[in-house]
Amino acid sequence: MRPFDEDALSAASGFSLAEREAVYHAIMTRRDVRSQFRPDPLPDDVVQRLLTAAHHAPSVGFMQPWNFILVKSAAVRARVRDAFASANDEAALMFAGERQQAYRALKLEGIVEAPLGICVTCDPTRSGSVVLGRTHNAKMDSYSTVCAIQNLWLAARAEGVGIGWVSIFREGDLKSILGIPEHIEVVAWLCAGFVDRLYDEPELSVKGWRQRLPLEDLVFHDGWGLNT
Ligand SMILES: Cc1cc2c(cc1C)N(C[C@H](O)[C@H](O)[C@H](O)COP(=O)(O)O)c1[nH]c(=O)[nH]c(=O)c1N2
Repeated sequence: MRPFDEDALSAASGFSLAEREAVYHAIMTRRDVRSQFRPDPLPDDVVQRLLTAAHHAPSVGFMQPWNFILVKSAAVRARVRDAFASANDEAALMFAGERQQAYRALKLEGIVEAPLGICVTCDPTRSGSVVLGRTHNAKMDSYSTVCAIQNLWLAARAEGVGIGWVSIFREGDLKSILGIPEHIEVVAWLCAGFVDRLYDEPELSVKGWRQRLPLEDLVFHDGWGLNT
């Protein structure tokens, strides 16, 4: 088998060239969405497909530690937006001078504008206290939940649904608004709604906050710092 033979590659992967390109297209054009949400509600079948994609993520010891709290209520989303605003005031103060001005000019959430909020949580007790693969690193259940979020985010891209991850909260505020038990970890608040267009590049990059790093600076060979 020649290494880049198209037919052999398709046969080996089970993906046609068009299907392979579609995977990369979703990855490269996925964006974090803050302000371009359309107000029309997401159909239940679309939401179900996104959640099914999330639920097929890898998880440590096949723990599946996630839950998804679907928040359509405008009143609840308004309370969540207020919790964001309070935390965001604190966050802004942590940047100095012009950087603080620039921070305050960024729109960092679409909690009220997006018709659906999805709070994604992680239950560290989901499969008992000793978990295959988590014995030496307790964070593995959170990492698994993040894999579910990324699956959802990519599926959403293909469905024309924008997702915005908002993390500027005191966790206790979200827990109290949503009645989340103490032992459950809040991993993400996702704003979800249809979008007509997306930025070609990360919005933070377009707005001059921070640029994508060169990949070659981040790849080492056979040891830390060895990149030649
Ligand atoms: C864990 C985590 C947490 C957050 C984010 C992402 C992730 C992975 N991002 C989105 C983030 O800014 C964005 O992904 C990067 O700027 C890259 O842009 P694209 O996602 O490629 O559009 C994000 N964005 C935002 O406006 N408010 C936020 O609170 C957060 N929080």
